[in-house]
Amino acid sequence: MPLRDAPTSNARTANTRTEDDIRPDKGPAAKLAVTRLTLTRFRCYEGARLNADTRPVVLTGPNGAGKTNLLEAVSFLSPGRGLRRAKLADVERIGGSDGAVEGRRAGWAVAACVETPFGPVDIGTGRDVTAEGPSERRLVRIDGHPVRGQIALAEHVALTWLTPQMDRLFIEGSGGRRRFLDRLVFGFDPAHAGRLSRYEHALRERGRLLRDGRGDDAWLSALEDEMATSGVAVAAARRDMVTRLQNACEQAVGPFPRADLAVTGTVEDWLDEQPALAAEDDLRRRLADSRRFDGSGSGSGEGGGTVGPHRSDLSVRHRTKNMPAEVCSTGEQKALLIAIILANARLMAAERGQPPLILLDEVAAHLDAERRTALFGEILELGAQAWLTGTDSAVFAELGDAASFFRVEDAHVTPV
Ligand SMILES: Nc1ncnc2c1ncn2[C@@H]1O[C@H](COP(=O)(O)OP(=O)(O)OP(=O)(O)O)[C@@H](O)[C@H]1O
Repeated sequence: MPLRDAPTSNARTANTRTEDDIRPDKGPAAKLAVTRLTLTRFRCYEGARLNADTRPVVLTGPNGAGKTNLLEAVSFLSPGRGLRRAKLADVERIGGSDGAVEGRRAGWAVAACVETPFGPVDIGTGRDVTAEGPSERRLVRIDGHPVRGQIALAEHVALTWLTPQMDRLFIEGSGGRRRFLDRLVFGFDPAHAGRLSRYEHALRERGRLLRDGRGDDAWLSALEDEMATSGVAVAAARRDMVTRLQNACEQAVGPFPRADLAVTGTVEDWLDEQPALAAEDDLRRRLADSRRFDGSGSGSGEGGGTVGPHRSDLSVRHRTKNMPAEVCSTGEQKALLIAIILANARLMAAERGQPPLILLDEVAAHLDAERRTALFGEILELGAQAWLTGTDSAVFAELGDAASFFRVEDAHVTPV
């Protein structure tokens, strides 16, 4: 669904833009780019400000300087828990001078000015602080207006990232792969974040009622109805994303491997054979039939549901090697992930006119020279604002004036 067709929050009404705002006769659409980033009591930063233009941003400095923390701050411009999946309390600066010491926390904040095709948007987000103290709720403001939840962020910012923790994405449980895929979907279909959140909320609520032995039939049926409608929509959006992403993978040239992608799961299988409404009926029926089993705890984890898109998986194969990603070498797995991220950026550029923001933490240093040049070349060709980190600035030298360089040292950021 096009971005502006889906007013999912008061952010859109507070900040409504029309197709005219990006019409060609006003010149080329602005790139998606963070042009100002301000951190307050965020991780190692008591306060920091970075001004950039729309070029890629290169952050270099020694280990522990605060490079990844800056990327994490940018990642909070999209819905969710950021690239470290941190608790909000853990993000807050420890040992700061402003009362932000253990046991006496004051909240943290990230503010950014983001260039978008609709014009610049000011985004503010941070940990809510109430009279009782800081909470685990993340506040979001868009152009100065508070918005409910974080979903509105997906309407403004499309973001993907690759971090060293994702080296295990293909080896560990399916949750990480689902989240990775969902982030790609948010870029095209911001309403996906809302459907996912409604599905997960209903799943948790149903699991709680079943485990506690409470909840009458009507209550459970209402939750299962929500799970069926939003769950099938989630599965359908993921399936559609993977089909389009596969096409974009086919168009890749260069040294990154071809990836064969599929999204697997019961609901996806139903959607292969029947329309969405019939799949919803099937899911509703299966949920009603499995109440006793799901309530016994045998359904295990994730709300106890035996069936649903919370059990789907993204399957990735290395085409040339004809091998599943999980048995490829660490370097090959990383190359596959880069291939997918670049395919997604190409797809967004083709379909939406602009690629997403791409956060690449310690990626460049691990690539051989050919792949590094290919990665930089594709980022520049796409016009994507990538945020790249590394300890050695020489690795990024070939970017020259095409990128903005910053030195990060002891929680201070200085333009180079
Ligand atoms: N809540 C916090 N309060 C204060 N400091 C923190 C907090 N969380 C993390 N840090 C510190 O922030 C520092 C910078 O971390 P960051 O991951 O950004 O480093 P980096 O520059 O990416 O390093 P590397 O090159 O080793 O990956 C670390 O010393 C870390 O211990």
